[in-house]
Amino acid sequence: MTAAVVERWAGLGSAVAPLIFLWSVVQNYVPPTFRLYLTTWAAKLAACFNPYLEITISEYGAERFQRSDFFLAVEAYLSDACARRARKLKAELGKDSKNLRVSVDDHEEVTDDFSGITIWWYASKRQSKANVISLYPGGDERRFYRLVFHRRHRELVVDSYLPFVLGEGRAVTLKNRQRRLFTNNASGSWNPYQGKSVWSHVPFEHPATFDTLAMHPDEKEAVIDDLMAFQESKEYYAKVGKAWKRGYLLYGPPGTGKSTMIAAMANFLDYDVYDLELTAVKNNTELRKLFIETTGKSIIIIEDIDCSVDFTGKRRKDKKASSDKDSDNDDKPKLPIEPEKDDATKVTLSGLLNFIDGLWSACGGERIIIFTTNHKEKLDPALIRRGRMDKHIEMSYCHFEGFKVLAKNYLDVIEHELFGEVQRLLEETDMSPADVAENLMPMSKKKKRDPDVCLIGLIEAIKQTKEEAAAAKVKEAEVAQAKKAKEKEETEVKKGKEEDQEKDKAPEAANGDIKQGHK
Ligand SMILES: Nc1ncnc2c1ncn2[C@@H]1O[C@H](COP(=O)(O)OP(=O)(O)OP(=O)(O)O)[C@@H](O)[C@H]1O
Ligand SMILES: [Mg+2]
Repeated sequence: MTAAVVERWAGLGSAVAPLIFLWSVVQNYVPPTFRLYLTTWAAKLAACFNPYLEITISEYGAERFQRSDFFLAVEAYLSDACARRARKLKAELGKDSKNLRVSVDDHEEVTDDFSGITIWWYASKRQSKANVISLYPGGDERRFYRLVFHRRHRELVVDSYLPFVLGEGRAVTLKNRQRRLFTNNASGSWNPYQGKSVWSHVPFEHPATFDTLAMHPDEKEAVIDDLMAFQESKEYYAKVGKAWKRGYLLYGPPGTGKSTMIAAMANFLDYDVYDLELTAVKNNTELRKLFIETTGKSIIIIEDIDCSVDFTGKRRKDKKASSDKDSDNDDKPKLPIEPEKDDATKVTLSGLLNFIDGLWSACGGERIIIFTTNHKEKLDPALIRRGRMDKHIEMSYCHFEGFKVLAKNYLDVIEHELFGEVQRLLEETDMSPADVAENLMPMSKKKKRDPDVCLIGLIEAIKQTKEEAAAAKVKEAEVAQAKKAKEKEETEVKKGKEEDQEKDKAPEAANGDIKQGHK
């Protein structure tokens, strides 16, 4: 035993020997029923002499299939704060097989100091005595941590030390965790008893950051400010009575960096990402269940919200008469506004609105919800009104500021004589950052990231895009003109026909007059 244990028991002195003697007498000579009675009283008697108290934190608490949050926090805290003082440590690979986790080994004791008092921690496990098949993930072994402290520190330990350990442990877990990218499973496969959750995940490893994102510096700064303010506003949200969540709408043409921006946000905030595939969700109940199963400190994204084509398409086929007309009209909101007869099998717009800011949306807190779209104008205004989608961010075609970020990232170039021409061309041409980036990254051994070659290639590509756009514009104008001419021709033909009909009617009317005259 360690010196700490000797120190702890030193206070008991000679009281221990008679107790041991008494215990052996009880074991050997007293009948079992009476022994139980005596044991209870002996424990009470011992407690009078023993000035030390114990608190046990078990691995599995009331939530039988989930490891207790407190246990995990203690484990993290001890590994971080005290493990180095232990003589027996154990090292394991984390779940992602990258991080090495060093923690206190079983049956080992470590000490901790807090506000001038000493606390002894003891890690151990006990075997379940029951002769039953265990449903616990760890078989019938139950691990636990036990802390021992002098009873005069009871209040300090319970009111201050344990909350401190919980807070520190959670912070350490958060710092060391591998962030995850989740996607929703088809509801047919949900089965918590077989470990099939509503979400499945992979490690989130997207390298995008705000530094690598091509965007106007002021706009980028505004987004970063907004995110920081959100992260630090837990109390403020509580004070004004709002759920601690924020909605962003990212809109713009393809390849302008909407998905990249989400990855940069997740990396900046250190959040998990839940990528919600709406077409795999059968109804509003499933949608709610998915939301409940997300954790705090996460970004929930629905990409291309205007393109939930499959299931809206199906819906429109169901709604025969009116849908035939509507199906060609892409400007209509895609999600149904009114519940329908077979609503139990559909996600409706109201279900989605509830998902974003219904009562359920407040559980957990610290969530960001992001929609992306190429066509903001196609979305139902109710879906994107401020308060639901608090901030609308336009991701635009590449401008010179954005290009400079890409040139720095891809070519390590901050200044170049060709920049002037690139700037002039970009001001006159709509080219997405994705296309610009593609030209700055020629995957050929010969050109191997030579800035001159890349920039010349880029200038050619912008010129070509410009010419194509101009040609498309000319063609568009020609089509419009032809349409106009055709309309004019049709109007003239119609007018001619009407005049002819008028002429045909005139003699008849004249004849009528004559006839009348004869009368
Ligand atoms: N603003 C940007 N900054 C840096 N890289 C960008 C930017 N925009 C696009 N890219 C590059 O182009 C690729 C495609 O971008 P991304 O997927 O983010 O576009 P998107 O706007 O989400 O397109 P879509 O509307 O088709 O989903 C990215 O992998 C990234 O390398
Ligand atoms: Mg995208």
